[in-house]
Amino acid sequence: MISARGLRKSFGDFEAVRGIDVSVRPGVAFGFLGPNGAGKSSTMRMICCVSPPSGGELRVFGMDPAKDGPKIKARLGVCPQEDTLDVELNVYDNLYVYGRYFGLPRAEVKGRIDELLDFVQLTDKAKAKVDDLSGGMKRRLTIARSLINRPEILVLDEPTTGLDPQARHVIWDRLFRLKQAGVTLLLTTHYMDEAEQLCDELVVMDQGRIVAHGTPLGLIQQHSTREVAELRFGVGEHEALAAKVEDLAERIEVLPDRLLLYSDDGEAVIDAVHSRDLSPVATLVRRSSLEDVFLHLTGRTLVD
Ligand SMILES: Nc1ncnc2c1ncn2[C@@H]1O[C@H](COP(=O)(O)OP(=O)(O)OP(=O)(O)O)[C@@H](O)[C@H]1O
Repeated sequence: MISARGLRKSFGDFEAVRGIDVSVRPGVAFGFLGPNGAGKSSTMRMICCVSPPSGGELRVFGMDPAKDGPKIKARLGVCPQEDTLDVELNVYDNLYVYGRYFGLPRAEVKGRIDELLDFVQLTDKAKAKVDDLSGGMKRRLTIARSLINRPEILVLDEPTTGLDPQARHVIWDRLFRLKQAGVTLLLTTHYMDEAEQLCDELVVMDQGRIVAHGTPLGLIQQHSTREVAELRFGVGEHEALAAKVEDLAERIEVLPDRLLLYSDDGEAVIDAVHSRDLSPVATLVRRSSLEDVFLHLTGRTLVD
């Protein structure tokens, strides 16, 4: 569906995307995970034919965005990061205008809108003003709008940023259904739980480069241990205490507010810490996550 080789994007002297290779197969949910400024949106904008590449090769549906932008766009759905709904129009009319813009006949667009409102659970809000919708409803309406032309690929830039946990789960559920219906999903996120929940395959991006590629579980297995023991000591003590516990784990990360000790048996690590008469303020054992993968690969956390 999408293939990029050595894809680059520069803004003046600044290289936002520094030669990435990506290949997206039909029907997968493919994620770009990375912190703000990693180059995810710049990559999406090239794929969506709104920003020309500065170098490398890009094909979408086998076509070149520089030559066949309109043909590609007709088969894509785009759900941008920023809210671009028309606040002058109600929910129904936002979809109607978009459907007509895509050239759908009047009779067809009405049926399609009913279908989409039902899909995003906004049928009872059809006449509501956009301003009266919650953040989650607005995002669902944007997703409905992006589906009006029955796209083969749906591109979602940070689909749940700024939403509360319940609203995020509703969106994940809808996206999961789209995936089941065979739509290829391409999404950017800086939420590791979102990447773990939704993506079959993902690339981890940092500073314009791809630093890892695989399935969520595969990346965790490859780049982390099974468990992580988190230790919190007093403010400012972590650096000094790291030297006293680092031999207890396969790997250690020192964060300003905690130590992360990587091993396959977190409880055993905590027991060993206590047996050394060190008294953490709090301890926690958890499974390794994509956040740990990112920290291992870049030395930084995904949190803004
Ligand atoms: N039009 C532009 N002009 C100059 N610099 C830009 C432009 N667009 C993006 N950048 C820069 O390119 C880098 C990558 O930005 P991009 O938006 O692609 O990152 P991102 O991973 O999507 O992050 P975010 O989640 O914040 O959107 C950033 O440093 C950004 O400031």
